[in-house]
Amino acid sequence: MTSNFQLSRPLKRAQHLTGYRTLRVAILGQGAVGKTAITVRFITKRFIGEYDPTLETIYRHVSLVDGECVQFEVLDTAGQEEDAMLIEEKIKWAEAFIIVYSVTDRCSFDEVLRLRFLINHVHSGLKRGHSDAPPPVLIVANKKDLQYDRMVTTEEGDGIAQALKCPFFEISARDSYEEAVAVFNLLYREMATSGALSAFRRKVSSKLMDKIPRIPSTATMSLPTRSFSLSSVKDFLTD
Ligand SMILES: Nc1nc2c(ncn2[C@@H]2O[C@H](COP(=O)(O)OP(=O)(O)OP(=O)(O)O)[C@@H](O)[C@H]2O)c(=O)[nH]1
Repeated sequence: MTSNFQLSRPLKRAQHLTGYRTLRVAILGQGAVGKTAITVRFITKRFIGEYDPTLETIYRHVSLVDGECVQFEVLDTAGQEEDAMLIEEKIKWAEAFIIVYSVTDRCSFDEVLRLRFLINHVHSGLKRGHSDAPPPVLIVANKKDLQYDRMVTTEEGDGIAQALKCPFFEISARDSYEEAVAVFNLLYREMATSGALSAFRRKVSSKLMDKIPRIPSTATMSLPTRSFSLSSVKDFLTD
């Protein structure tokens, strides 16, 4: 944050009244469906056009949702997850989930069901304090801009989401920043309305999770093929 940078009134008030709530989100799905693109779109407003298989990262990003300052910790998982134990540990760490598939890739759509059941299975075994509210799970169909390559219809996506009782979004990380924001905002609202916000503040100590690099929201990040600046609060205020 620069020194001449003024906080807007609503943001000041929200910080004063509530401080930051932190929400740990895991974004899951097969390789190349757009998990990193959606996460980076949400945090920086920019779209990453090139593909570079993800090395897992936890992004921290502060955003204003319904007048409340929320710090999202977003675990961008690697699509080519090798080890079932590793994925389970990541699922234990998270309090809320986004399962992404690409409308151009039917295999990634078929994977949604497996991931949804895995989340259920792992979280049903966790102690969650005084509420048994299950963790919110959103299903996101990405790449809707690629109409000519489409293999999964909107109705199919909607159908599986209804069957699994999950909110559903069809988006294009390429075309829309607002759609990426809407996904994260709804996740937070689902968490708040389910009563899971207070119940879920489990402490997670895990050697595996400690090893995953964390990117603070105001850091400037430069990866071998991707380079972008993370300055989320400033981004929010310049809207
Ligand atoms: N046309 C289009 N391309 C997209 C969209 N979202 C992502 N992509 C592209 O799809 C490719 C894969 O995107 P990533 O965000 O790296 O996918 P990922 O799911 O993180 O992949 P892994 O790291 O392997 O798990 C990249 O070339 C992106 O530019 C979209 O909405 N539309």
